[in-house]
Amino acid sequence: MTPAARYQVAAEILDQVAAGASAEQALTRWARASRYAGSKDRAAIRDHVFDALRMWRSAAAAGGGETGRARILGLLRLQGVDPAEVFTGTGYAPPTLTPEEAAPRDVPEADARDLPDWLWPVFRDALGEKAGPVAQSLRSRAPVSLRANLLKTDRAGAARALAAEGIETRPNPRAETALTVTGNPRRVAGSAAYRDGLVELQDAASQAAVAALPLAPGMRVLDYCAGGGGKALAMAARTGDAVEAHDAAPERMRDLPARAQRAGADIRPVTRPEPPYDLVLCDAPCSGSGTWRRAPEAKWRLDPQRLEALLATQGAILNAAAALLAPGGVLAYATCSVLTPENDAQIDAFLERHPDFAAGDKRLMLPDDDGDGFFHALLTRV
Ligand SMILES: C[S@@+](CC[C@H](N)C(=O)[O-])C[C@H]1O[C@@H](n2cnc3c(N)ncnc32)[C@H](O)[C@@H]1O
Repeated sequence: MTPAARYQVAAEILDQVAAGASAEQALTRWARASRYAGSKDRAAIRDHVFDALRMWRSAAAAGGGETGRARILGLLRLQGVDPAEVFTGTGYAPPTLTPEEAAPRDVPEADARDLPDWLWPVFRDALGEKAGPVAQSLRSRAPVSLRANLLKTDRAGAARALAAEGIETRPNPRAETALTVTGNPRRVAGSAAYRDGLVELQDAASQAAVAALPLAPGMRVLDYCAGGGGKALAMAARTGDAVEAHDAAPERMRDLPARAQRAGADIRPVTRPEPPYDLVLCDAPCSGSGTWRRAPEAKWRLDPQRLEALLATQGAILNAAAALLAPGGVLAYATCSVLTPENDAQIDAFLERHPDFAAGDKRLMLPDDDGDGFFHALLTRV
């Protein structure tokens, strides 16, 4: 496929997304029906689609319309690419621009933030003068981060193994286990280093949150919202001990046994946690606002009602987890959100409801070149 033809396909997929399809589903459907497309074509189209999803509003404003075609036009303008190089009308490229389309457009400030209008005040309340820069950072691609699995190697060993397979990395300052992939990120999933459990794909912010947990050998540890098990595996790698894994939707843990085996970690799925635990991690369901570079559709799908429902779930999870702790035990709360109602306000409300808990360290990380936005806080049962 020519580069221009890839943009044409991306425009068609964006139309499907605007009509309600998920981007992943639309991309998969297209790939299945288009056997002529190679892996580089698929990767480039995916990149165009996700770039446009991150800049959904500003791309529409810069392109003068809500269609996939207009958004691709706007995206090219925002990226400083001459649209005439893509809208050539030859072969499978997009048809040439009409005079109206060819006229440049201003992008109003509200569109340039690429946030839903209702969310901007929530962002400003949470982040103050950093709200604008954080909104801007969510418009670009996220770094690819890996965790060196301490059960099998260390960061330098993992970097060497990856380099031998042509995957370049740099140490990531957010955590001692973290590497940022700087060359050939698409090779990671097929690499021997990944297959042999030397590295896991995990954002550096999540690694930093696990590094901050007061884990010690012999503790009974529960990952209460384990999902795919990223944090459970990271906790097990820190101590070498067993970690129990629970999730309200146990099917979300289905890949965990295979991941644990690859990592050499002792993860024990539980349907009903048996207290008392020394540490319970609640990596709660959240808006995901710190990770919208990776999952940009979530940014546009979130609405006030959905945020309210998430806040209620987070409070209920904290209450349930509190009852599982031994005296002196630590409740660790984490979200991949940068919004105050999901973070500090949730902790304050919990402490009011539970005077038998004391506040410990907490930290808000913002999305940047090293990792996602992430919040974590420690609460000790006194
Ligand atoms: C942010 S994800 C967890 C990600 C996971 N810890 C990781 O590192 O890969 C949140 C998880 O909480 C689970 N969950 C939602 N409501 C829950 C509840 N009431 N109790 C326990 N888990 C819940 C969801 O099914 C989801 O898997």
